[in-house]
Amino acid sequence: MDAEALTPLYTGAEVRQAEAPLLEAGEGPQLMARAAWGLAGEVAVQLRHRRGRIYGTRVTGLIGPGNNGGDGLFALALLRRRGVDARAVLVSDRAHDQGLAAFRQAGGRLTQSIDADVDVLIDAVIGTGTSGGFALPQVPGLTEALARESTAVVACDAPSGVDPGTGAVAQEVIAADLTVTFGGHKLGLMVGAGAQASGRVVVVDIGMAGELARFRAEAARSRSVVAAEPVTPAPRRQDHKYSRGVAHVVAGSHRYPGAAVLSVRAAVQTGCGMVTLYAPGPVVSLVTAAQPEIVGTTAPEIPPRATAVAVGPGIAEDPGQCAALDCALDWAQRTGGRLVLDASALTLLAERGEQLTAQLPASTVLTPHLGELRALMEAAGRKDLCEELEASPVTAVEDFAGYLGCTVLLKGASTIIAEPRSRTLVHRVQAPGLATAGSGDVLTGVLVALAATAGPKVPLAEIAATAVRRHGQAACRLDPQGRGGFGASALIEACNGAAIRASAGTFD
Ligand SMILES: NC(=O)C1=CN([C@@H]2O[C@H](COP(=O)(O)OP(=O)(O)OC[C@H]3O[C@@H](n4cnc5c(N)ncnc54)[C@H](OP(=O)(O)O)[C@@H]3O)[C@@H](O)[C@H]2O)[C@@H](O)CC1
Ligand SMILES: Nc1ncnc2c1ncn2[C@@H]1O[C@H](COP(=O)(O)OP(=O)(O)O)[C@@H](O)[C@H]1O
Repeated sequence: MDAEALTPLYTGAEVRQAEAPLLEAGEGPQLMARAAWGLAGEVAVQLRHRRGRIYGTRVTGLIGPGNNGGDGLFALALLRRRGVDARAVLVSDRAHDQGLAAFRQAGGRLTQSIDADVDVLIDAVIGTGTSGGFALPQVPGLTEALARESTAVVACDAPSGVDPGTGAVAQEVIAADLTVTFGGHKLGLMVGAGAQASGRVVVVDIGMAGELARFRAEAARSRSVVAAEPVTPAPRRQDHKYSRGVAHVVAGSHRYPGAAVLSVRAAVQTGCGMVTLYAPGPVVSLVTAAQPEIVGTTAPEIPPRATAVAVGPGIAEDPGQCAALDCALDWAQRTGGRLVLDASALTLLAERGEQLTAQLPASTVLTPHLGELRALMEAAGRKDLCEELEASPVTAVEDFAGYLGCTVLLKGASTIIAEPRSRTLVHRVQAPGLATAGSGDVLTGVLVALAATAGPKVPLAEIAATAVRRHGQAACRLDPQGRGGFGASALIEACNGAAIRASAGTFD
């Protein structure tokens, strides 16, 4: 596996714990200096991008009482030394002493309000020291600045109002265009409402990688951000079609024939030894016309050579397809083969109520969107987790995966993939055009092809993460401006050989 493929993910509390020994050793000022340097550098990039220069631009910082405010003040001092008109609004009656002294010494000005011509607003009110709940400080011009296109909002470490440990947001939040975060990726900036409020996220190394690595080695569960393609199963020289992997798809019905076309075509384009399809006769004919290399079957039993099976896209209430779900569950139970359950298969599972937990083999991955996940949690008798989904989406998905004993992949702008009791992977993408009918069917097709071809030792969560990343990258390639001008069919072509952009540390 590529060493950079999965980047560790921490809660704010974990970063604070990792920091503690460095602070005890008296290294706090150096850590803060590096944080401020990183923040000032990213603000300078914004200024150059927006104004074409740094000298003579205007940056105002909202400064809180703690070390987060200290980072902001030192960053403003650095910017002032580069000719920026740097101002600070102290939102509390306390401020970081040394930071304030450095800011003053550099020629920075304290102010009570935010002017209309400010180029960048730095939010350094609260970072990892948040104690929950947040109300916008009463600063004249703040609401206007937050709404103005010409003012970039840059959060220092975490947007104020976001819980860096969970992704939950307070009633009010300072939504950022860019968050410059220190030490490592923080979970709360990657998922849920916290991800929406964080904008693009850049991680600045402040010299605590060793402490974080030690901390991670001791953690019971590994949590990572998917930064690059985790697994790329490629055909070997000696492969033949059956050794390479056979993906079997159960999809499509009289009502939703297109779902079968999308998932099967995506599987074929992703690449595997063979794709087989179980569907009603007319659906098989339709799919064969679109993709002649597939092998159709009208018997619900899983073909003996299948190495991975996907059930669900568009199967609706078709009785044959429902029977195929049982065949697939039985097959995965007997063989340990990888099984992807999506869309209508999840609805059928939810109809089984609390029984559903007894029927899921460990080699299964469920791929619900938020609505489907809620329905599954309720059906399984875990309404408590529905409530947790908002407050702490990652732990809710992890707990549910542990409860079911199989992998759960929650789809959305941030995708959370949790394996029972071992690892969690998070993928965050700026591709709102993916919110289009059928794009989930495409994901299922990509995933089942990768599951069919990946070696037996590759964890299912990593295969799923690869599929999610390809899907997201395909959308970004098709639609770099995020205008949403594409449909799910176009996504299939773009998934094929999607360029893998190494983006360690940044999320557009
Ligand atoms: N440790 C280090 O050396 C390094 C730390 N670093 C930086 O420090 C940050 C952590 O600093 P921190 O621990 O001082 O906490 P911080 O985020 O500034 O906030 C605490 C203050 O905010 C307030 N407050 C809290 N909740 C609130 C709420 N809901 N609504 C309103 N106010 C609220 C609370 O004030 P109080 O209510 O007590 O008056 C408290 O005093 C971290 O994110 C990173 O940026 C880096 O420089 C690297 C080195
Ligand atoms: N706003 C968004 N930003 C990024 N990705 C999204 C967004 N909304 C949906 N997606 C992705 O698009 C896909 C939609 O899947 P799904 O809801 O099952 O659609 P369908 O059932 O129509 O195929 C998922 O992969 C999901 O992660």
